[in-house]
Amino acid sequence: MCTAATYKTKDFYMGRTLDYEFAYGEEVTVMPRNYPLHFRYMGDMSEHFAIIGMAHVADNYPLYYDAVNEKGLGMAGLNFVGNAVYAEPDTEADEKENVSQYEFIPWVLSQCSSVKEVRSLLMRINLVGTPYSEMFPAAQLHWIIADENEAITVESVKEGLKVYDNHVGVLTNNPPFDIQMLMLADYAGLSPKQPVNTFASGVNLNMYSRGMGAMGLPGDLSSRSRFARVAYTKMNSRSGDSENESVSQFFHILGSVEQQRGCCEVADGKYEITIYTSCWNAAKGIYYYTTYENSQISAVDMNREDLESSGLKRYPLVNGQHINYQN
Ligand SMILES: C[C@H](CCC(=O)NCCS(=O)(=O)O)[C@H]1CC[C@H]2[C@@H]3CC[C@@H]4C[C@H](O)CC[C@]4(C)[C@H]3C[C@H](O)[C@]12C
Repeated sequence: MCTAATYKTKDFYMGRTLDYEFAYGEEVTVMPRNYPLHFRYMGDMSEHFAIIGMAHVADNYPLYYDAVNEKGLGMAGLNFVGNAVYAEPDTEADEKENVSQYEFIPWVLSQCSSVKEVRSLLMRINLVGTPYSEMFPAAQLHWIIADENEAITVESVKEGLKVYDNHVGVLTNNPPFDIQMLMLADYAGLSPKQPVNTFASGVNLNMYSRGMGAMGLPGDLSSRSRFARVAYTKMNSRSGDSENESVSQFFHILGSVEQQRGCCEVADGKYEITIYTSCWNAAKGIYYYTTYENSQISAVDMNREDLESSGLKRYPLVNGQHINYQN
């Protein structure tokens, strides 16, 4: 399972956890402005916005899981298995832009500078299920797309393409986003404040611990529970607005839904874990991440690259714990 979130302090931050039982071999990948982007149905784009994100690079093509562009627009793809239904390519109608699911992130981030622009791009899109290759069958995903002003969720389902305003700025997996938002009402009574006794008059309740205001917030790893937990954590989050304070707080927000090996068995002896957690500063183009085996935050700053060049710049993930011995 995966969880994505946005967070605003002085700057705008966004990121995700990638939870799975194996890694595809992903790298922080910078796509400079002149990298020749080839689209399956939409031809070539020789110039576009620069992008940084996490990708599996296949034949020099970046299959992005999550990314942000130089305009501060970011997006992340999360599993939506059983509900994602893509369209068939429609090559008759000129007004429709056929874009395959694996091209959705580069298609959007190469040309849009805001969610507002994405909304109008989405009016013309025909999101199709064409796989990248035989080795990479179409991933069943849904997406969160956000800039500093707003966030949306995009779901391609059997009724067609749905675009939801995402007022909490979070996304997990199933069920569909509108149901997740509906179920959030189950937790309307929760609060970071110590509860006042409204249980019944005449019952004297002793508030025996701190932190009882969120009693009832689900602690399990199901997608609906992670949705409620991360939404609660993010919406109540307070931090200083310096870069370090914001980034630290962001990792704590996603830390509320991290998956420890052993707690979510997906097949005999196979466990889903938080393979990596990412956080980007959308304004500065800095991509921070931690991995399951490396709690130290690593970062790649896209503005330290030559963004006018044409080749991908790839940074393999730094793995392995770096323990700071003090004696
Ligand atoms: C497995 C991940 C989702 C993890 C998740 O959400 N786990 C919840 C499990 S669950 O909710 O319980 O089911 C997803 C998220 C992004 C995906 C890549 C997107 C680019 C590319 C698209 C191509 O078409 C296929 C290959 C490709 C590399 C994709 C592989 C894989 O699919 C990735 C990594």
